[in-house]
Amino acid sequence: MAKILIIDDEETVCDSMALIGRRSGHETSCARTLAAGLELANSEEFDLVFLDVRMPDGNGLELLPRLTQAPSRPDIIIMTGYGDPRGAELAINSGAWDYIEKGCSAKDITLTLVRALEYRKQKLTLTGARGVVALKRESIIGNSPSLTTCLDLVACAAGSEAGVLIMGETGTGKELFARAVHQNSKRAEKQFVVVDCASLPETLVESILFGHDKGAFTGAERAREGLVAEAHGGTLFLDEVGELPLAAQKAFLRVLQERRFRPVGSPREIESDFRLVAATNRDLNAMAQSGEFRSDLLFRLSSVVINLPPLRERSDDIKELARYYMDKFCERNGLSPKGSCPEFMATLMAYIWPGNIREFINTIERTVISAREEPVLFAQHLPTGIRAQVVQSVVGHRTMPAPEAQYAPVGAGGELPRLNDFRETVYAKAEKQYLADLMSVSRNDISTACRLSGLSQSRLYALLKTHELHRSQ
Ligand SMILES: Nc1ncnc2c1ncn2[C@@H]1O[C@H](COP(=O)(O)OP(=O)(O)OP(=O)(O)O)[C@@H](O)[C@H]1O
Repeated sequence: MAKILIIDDEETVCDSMALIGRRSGHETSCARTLAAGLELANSEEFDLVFLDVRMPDGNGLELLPRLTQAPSRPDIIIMTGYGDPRGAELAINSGAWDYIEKGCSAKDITLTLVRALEYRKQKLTLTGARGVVALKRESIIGNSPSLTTCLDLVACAAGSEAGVLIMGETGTGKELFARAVHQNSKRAEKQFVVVDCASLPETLVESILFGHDKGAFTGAERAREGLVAEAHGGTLFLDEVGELPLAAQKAFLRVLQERRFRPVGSPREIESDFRLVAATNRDLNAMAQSGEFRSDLLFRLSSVVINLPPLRERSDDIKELARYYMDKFCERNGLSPKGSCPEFMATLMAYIWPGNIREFINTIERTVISAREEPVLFAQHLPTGIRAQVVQSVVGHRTMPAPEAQYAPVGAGGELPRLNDFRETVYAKAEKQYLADLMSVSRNDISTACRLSGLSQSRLYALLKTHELHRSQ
């Protein structure tokens, strides 16, 4: 008997779904709001959750990542509005197991329920326990719901031989996750071989991947084993797989199907038993549609797909990441461990991190080194570019008049002011705006404002007075 939770604000839906669940021999509970649903999911061990999208206290899809992280890691079936293909697509992309349309027949609901429970049984048998197997995380830091969902997929993928495709922006940890799949698999004792598809010279792709015999081409003075053979028994990681030339894609597809290949210039075929993990920051589906990537290869690569979130979407992890890397770089540079002030963390959390964790790590390293023996890191220790962007984004969120309207040089009567007068007015307005924003960002705290702006206290007070700004403005 499974335990099923139904989250829907309509009493009739709850009752009929509960009836279907009970008729199939399961125990059911209902919650009429998202908050109540989450509370129940966190206090009891549910196997399956039927979740309505439109709820009085929010959108069900937004709750989905937190629900999947409830102690029993339930599988979720979304209930979408009738004939809403967009809702169905969103549901699946958000990590739901399946979706049903509201108002579909009891038979269809029962079928979805049976399939979901069968899948769950299989998953739990594979992992050997309720929820995730103890995962060797390597040095993967963070516990945000979106990162934990990715770790769950690593655990599932590691227990199978399926091809894994890891997608994500640059610096999100694709290689780190690929290594985690390998380290947690039964191939962990063997090689993890990295192929950087972006740097393969087109003329040498085949020989680098499949090796070559002595004399196979000019310059091939001795036979060389290719990367595919090197990965025998282990894992082959195709990094930046979207850059693999079409000819190499074709050759690779054959290797994947037959697990055999012929080194360049060799009469013999070689066998290699490897597990494939690939990564990309490109949209392979779009590339397959435009003919730039083979769809049959894409199909083989993507039995399990892990979508790594960009750092800006999991700012919950920033404190832990900062702590980890601050300690690491202090130790590496022979410095005592450092503390940090709240504005330091607030600035790290407000920045958008276009280079993701790689940029984050470099920033922490630079900051730790530049602070030398200072025991506490302040926002001012961070690179100016980062602080400026954070201040700008706060300012950008306000509704400001367009600059030309604000500083129009032509007066109402059509006359132009003298350039120096105009410049002074614009300068004074800009300075006043900056100071107002500075005080807002630093929450009227003078020492924070001084650190952010680089102004001395006396200069800041003088400027605030000149512009008749008070600390509360
Ligand atoms: N969750 C994480 N916790 C700690 N460190 C991480 C995490 N994710 C990534 N890193 C670190 O960030 C750096 C970049 O990670 P990685 O090289 O795996 O990213 P990538 O997505 O493969 O980048 P690219 O697309 O540029 O190849 C590495 O030093 C890695 O150890």
